Amino acid sequence: MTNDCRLYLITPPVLPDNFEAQLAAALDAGDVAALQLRLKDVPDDLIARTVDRLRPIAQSRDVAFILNDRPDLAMKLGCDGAHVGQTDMPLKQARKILGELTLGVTCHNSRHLAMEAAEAGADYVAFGAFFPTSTKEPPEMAEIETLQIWAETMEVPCVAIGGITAENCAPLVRAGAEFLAVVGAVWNHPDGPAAGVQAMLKAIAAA
Ligand SMILES: Cc1ncc(COP(=O)(O)OP(=O)(O)O)c(N)n1
Ligand SMILES: Cc1nc(C(=O)O)sc1CCOP(=O)(O)O
Ligand SMILES: [Mg+2]
Repeated sequence: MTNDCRLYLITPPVLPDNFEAQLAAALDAGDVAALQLRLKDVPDDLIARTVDRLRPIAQSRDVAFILNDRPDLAMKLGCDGAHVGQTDMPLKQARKILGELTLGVTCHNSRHLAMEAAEAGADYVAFGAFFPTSTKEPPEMAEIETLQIWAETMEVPCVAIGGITAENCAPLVRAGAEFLAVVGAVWNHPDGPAAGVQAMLKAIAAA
């Protein structure tokens, strides 16, 4: 049986010099729904310059370009939306700034937070971390049941994140995740990012 789960790619914590080429290769390797630019603790002008470099690579391939943490800059810089966490900009403010653009919200392992996000107009909610990850110290681990109940009962799409790989993703797909968000599974793949995307897509299709 096929499923509707799609891949949501997030940039690595540090962008290598040849990142544009790596990104183009990854996005050309198969269906990617969205790319999130996630740069932590850097000045706004670096975010702006990086958006200008990467946004056309994604948008020219019909991949939504989402900016992490900063709805204000997402709006200003021509992004397709922004992702905010529980300690970032308040949801109502983010929704107001973004207008019709996409708003994604981190909800950890909480359907209550996800309900609040949905009520505030989130376009997707993200649960995680499902598996240990070296990309960041996740504040909380998430249970597949949280995602499954959400997917079965709510309309707002859900994203699964945190330590997801081609080897461990099947239960999340079967539980109804609309998107799998990954960093390491693609950018740290031993055969390169294109192989990482292909491996994830193969695993999603087989789930
Ligand atoms: C798709 C997606 N899900 C969750 C997060 C985490 O957001 P947040 O909790 O704000 O943590 P940081 O990523 O900002 O460190 C995300 N970025 N994307
Ligand atoms: C950015 C992020 N947020 C998480 C959360 O739990 O909210 S886990 C995470 C890191 C995702 O990277 P990887 O695919 O390499 O594990
Ligand atoms: Mg954040």
